[in-house]
Amino acid sequence: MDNVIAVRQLRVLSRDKTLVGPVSFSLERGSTTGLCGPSGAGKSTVLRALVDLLPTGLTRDGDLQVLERPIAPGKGDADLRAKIVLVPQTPVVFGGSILDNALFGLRHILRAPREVLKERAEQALREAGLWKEVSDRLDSPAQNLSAGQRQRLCLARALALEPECLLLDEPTSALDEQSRDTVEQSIAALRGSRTVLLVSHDPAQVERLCDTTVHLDQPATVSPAAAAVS
Ligand SMILES: Nc1ncnc2c1ncn2[C@@H]1O[C@H](COP(=O)(O)OP(=O)(O)OP(=O)(O)O)[C@@H](O)[C@H]1O
Repeated sequence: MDNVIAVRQLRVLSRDKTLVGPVSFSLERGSTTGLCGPSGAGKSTVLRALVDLLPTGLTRDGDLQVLERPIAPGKGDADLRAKIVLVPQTPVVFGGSILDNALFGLRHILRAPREVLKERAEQALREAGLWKEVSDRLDSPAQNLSAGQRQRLCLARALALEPECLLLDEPTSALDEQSRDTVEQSIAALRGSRTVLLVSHDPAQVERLCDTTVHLDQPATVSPAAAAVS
């Protein structure tokens, strides 16, 4: 089985108190997995634990393997940050142009050579379904984009890193139906080429986009479909 991420008995703790988990699941390469559960179950916290970006005061235990490499808590490096990329629920758009935003990770995390930047940005903006809308105004301020366009710009910024895995935290929760459909089309197009873990409160969306589902509640459990890929 070709797993990009494998998690065993992952828990997130605040001092000695278990806040989230334990949860176990695997993400098969190219699959889209839904991460579901009630508000407060710990979906966002699990995503943050996977990229070693827990808030101060929280720690994790259990096993995390990325591409069959064990990652100890606090040992995530730049390499890991480029392989597993978290796109937060609220799109963070930096000051500067659309192109600057699309290139941010390439410049500051991967330190990619200048000659490849434009090409990688275009490819990522196409993959995120935004290219047609912005190709004639790449130098315009990104702050002027609509909410749906911002969401796709953040997706493009993540995709520009050519990550193994994308962690998407409720990517359509703040969008109208039309923007939601556009973002969903972009996510659907990733199936097979990217591994995606998608937090969603919308069962219909999970049904539309996901191959399998991980359920988080108290205590965390995994659906039979998700267990099948573990
Ligand atoms: N920095 C923190 N310190 C202490 N507890 C925290 C911290 N961050 C989150 N929590 C707690 O961890 C639990 C999980 O929160 P989290 O935001 O991951 O849930 P969620 O499933 O994503 O919720 P929602 O669906 O509402 O976004 C909650 O009980 C929350 O209060």
